[in-house]
Amino acid sequence: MKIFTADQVRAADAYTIEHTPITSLRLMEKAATQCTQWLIGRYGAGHSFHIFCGAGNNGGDGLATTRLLQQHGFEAKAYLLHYTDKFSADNRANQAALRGGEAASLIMLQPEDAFPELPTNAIIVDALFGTGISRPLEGLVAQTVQHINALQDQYPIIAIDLPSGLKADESSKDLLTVEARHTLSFEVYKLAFVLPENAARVGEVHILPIGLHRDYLTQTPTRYQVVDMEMIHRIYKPRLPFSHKGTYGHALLIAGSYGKIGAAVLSAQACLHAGVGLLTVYVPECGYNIIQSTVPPAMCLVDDGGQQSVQFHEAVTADGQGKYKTVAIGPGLGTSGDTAKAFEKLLQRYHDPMVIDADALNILGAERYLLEQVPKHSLLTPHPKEFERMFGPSGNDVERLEKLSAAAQQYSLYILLKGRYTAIATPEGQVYFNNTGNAGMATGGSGDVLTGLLAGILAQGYSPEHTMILGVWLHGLAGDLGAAAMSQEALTASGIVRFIGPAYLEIAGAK
Ligand SMILES: NC(=O)C1=CN([C@@H]2O[C@H](COP(=O)(O)OP(=O)(O)OC[C@H]3O[C@@H](n4cnc5c(N)ncnc54)[C@H](O)[C@@H]3O)[C@@H](O)[C@H]2O)[C@H](O)CC1
Ligand SMILES: [K+]
Repeated sequence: MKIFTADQVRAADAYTIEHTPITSLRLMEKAATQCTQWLIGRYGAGHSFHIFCGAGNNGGDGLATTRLLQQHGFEAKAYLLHYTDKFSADNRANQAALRGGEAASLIMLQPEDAFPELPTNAIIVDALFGTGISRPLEGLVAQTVQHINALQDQYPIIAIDLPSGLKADESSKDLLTVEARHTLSFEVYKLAFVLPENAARVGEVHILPIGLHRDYLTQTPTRYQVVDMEMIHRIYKPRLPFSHKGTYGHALLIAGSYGKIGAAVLSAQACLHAGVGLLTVYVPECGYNIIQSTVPPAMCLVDDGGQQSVQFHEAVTADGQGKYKTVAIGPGLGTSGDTAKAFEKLLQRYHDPMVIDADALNILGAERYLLEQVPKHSLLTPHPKEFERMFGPSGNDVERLEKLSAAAQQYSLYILLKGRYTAIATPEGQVYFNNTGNAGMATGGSGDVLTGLLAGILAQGYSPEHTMILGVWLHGLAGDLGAAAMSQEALTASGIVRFIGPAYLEIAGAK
């Protein structure tokens, strides 16, 4: 699903009005109808709705929603904030329509008025500002938003289109905004929804269709997209009936050190569950028995350098044309000087896209010049701390996203940045956001599982871009299925591995 900028949303609006027999007032009615249905479906009988409206079209949505809720027999009141007399035309039309209905359901709130008393069954709806926000909230609006936020533990707060005060395409880091439990937005995602700094502001996002013109939606190129099932279906390739293990590639996984062989085990298990044809795990001597007994389908190569591997570059032939379709390196590897030297030699020998994670990223962070030598189109999987070590700190999430995208373009790499919506930046400047996964996955070894999954998918012949999108999505879905079966708390990295299979089944089943 595409992420539109506020300008693109306005253009989609205008295009729809121009190319279909629909007026802007009618489009607002559709938006309000969708919000009304969502509110009734979610909260239903026994609740009263208190809708705080601004003077623009977001306020218009709120006024129309109030009227439609009343028409469905619900108690609903609109509080129109009187901070200006410049109401939009569609806002005025909806004020009139509401006045024509039940008396006392449209209340003008003046700057000197106290915040209204709300009954215990209240649902607060925020329709103050949407995409039209252009400056920080102040005066009556700021006071109202502060009041609303102070009530968030008592009443559900539902934002229409955007939590008021939040900018759709820029960082709102230090700004006052509504803190909603749910945000009901129209047709497409907005960048603000996927930024970690806005997690407490947007709550759960629900995208409601309002009939914006298909042509505009499909033909407008966007820099940002949210991965959805449709995209996953386009990427996923079912296995061929006449295939053999050679069809699905041979992966070399370089991982583990004394005390961290578990990272190699988890990665290896995930790689096998991803569907790789053959797997060789390269570990220091102390890992040999462990790998052979816990991951029997994998072969094992042993380094004789002691507690960390220091000769793994020799596992690939000097011209890099060896038997391995994919190399993944990093989980539990260690960062000793000799390990770092071996990594540098590996980069000199192996020129196909590889998967680089954990300690291998830390080596890159310490020896920045090595970034230039990483094979083009490799997959890097840092969490925010590792990212910062490599590319420096950022003032806010949008700045960090720019940094991520710039690095991916500069070094021709696929770099992801882990988070609730993991961002995947491509060498072409696109950024995909992943929408699967949950807080239960914030557990040791979860990243090692992702590395193995990516290696296993890449080895099967998927492109690096498709590997990133499919791998991160499967990882999150496996975590979601695991959490559903055993709770977020009890989910472990091994639990995520166990649910990779069911996650594949969901794609195959829905195809
Ligand atoms: N295609 C769609 O998605 C549709 C969206 N709809 C809704 O319309 C709003 C956008 O409406 P707009 O009138 O352009 O903007 P706002 O209501 O967000 O803001 C109104 C107005 O307020 C002024 N303003 C900006 N910042 C401040 C401030 N801090 N204090 C006071 N005033 C401020 C500025 O002049 C704005 O223009 C969208 O979000 C949807 O909710 C349609 O209803 C259906 C189609
Ligand atoms: K709003």
